[in-house]
Amino acid sequence: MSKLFRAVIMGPPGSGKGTISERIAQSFGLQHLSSGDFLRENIAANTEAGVLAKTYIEKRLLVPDHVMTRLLLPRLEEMTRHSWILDGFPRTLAQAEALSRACELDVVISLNIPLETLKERLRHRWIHPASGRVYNLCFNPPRMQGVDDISGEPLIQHEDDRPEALVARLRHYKDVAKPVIDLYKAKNILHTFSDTDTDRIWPHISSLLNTKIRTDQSSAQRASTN
Ligand SMILES: Nc1nc2c(ncn2[C@@H]2O[C@H](COP(=O)(O)OP(=O)(O)O)[C@@H](O)[C@H]2O)c(=O)[nH]1
Ligand SMILES: Nc1ncnc2c1ncn2[C@@H]1O[C@H](COP(=O)(O)OP(=O)(O)O)[C@@H](O)[C@H]1O
Repeated sequence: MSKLFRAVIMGPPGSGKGTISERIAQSFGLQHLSSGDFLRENIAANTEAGVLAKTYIEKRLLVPDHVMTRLLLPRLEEMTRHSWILDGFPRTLAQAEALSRACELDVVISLNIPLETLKERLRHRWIHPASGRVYNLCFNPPRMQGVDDISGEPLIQHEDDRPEALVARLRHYKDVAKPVIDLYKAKNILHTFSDTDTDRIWPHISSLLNTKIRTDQSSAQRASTN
């Protein structure tokens, strides 16, 4: 049996975590787990944690660590037979430490995108709030302007995707993410990618994963034949 592969993708809002995770899921067969999507599912299903999380998300605050770990870790435990890429978790050092106790990561991808690029992308980001589907008027526009492709419902823009709010959000992201990045750097599993375009970053991520996943699988095979 091939070895399971565990990856995390980190980066500020608008850095392309969702977009790149989807490509990884399609190209490498990893399950894409997004903390934001998972929270939205819990909110829609009115679970206890969902109701609690909603109060924070509405105020544009991070959901407390104990709520996040109580939600996410059991979900990961259900995935013991799958390879996955985790997007949006961990966001804080406490979450990263809880994740380390639950499983061993193979790779952490960190996206380092210039501020001006993030501002520009988020200015053009439109979302379908019920599903979390994300569009960009330049990069992946909806088929009909202002309307979700699947449901036909209207798209909205987040107040905090406005350039003025973004600078504060990014500063907050950096403060909270720094110790997490340092932790993964110290573990030697951090890979940082810097560019303005997802399409230019993608070939590097793809070749990294090709190397890691192939190497791991062939050493697992060697171990099983010895
Ligand atoms: N113009 C442009 N937009 C991009 C690129 N990559 C992603 N996007 C868009 O930028 C926005 C943020 O990307 P997303 O994957 O949601 O980022 P996340 O917040 O890190 O998950 C979305 O509207 C994407 O469609 C890119 O290379 N160029
Ligand atoms: N790991 C996490 N820790 C705390 N809060 C989280 C986490 N992941 C998601 N959230 C909450 O859910 C919201 C939506 O998450 P997400 O879809 O990743 O959007 P964004 O990248 O724009 O913050 C966040 O703004 C935050 O309130």
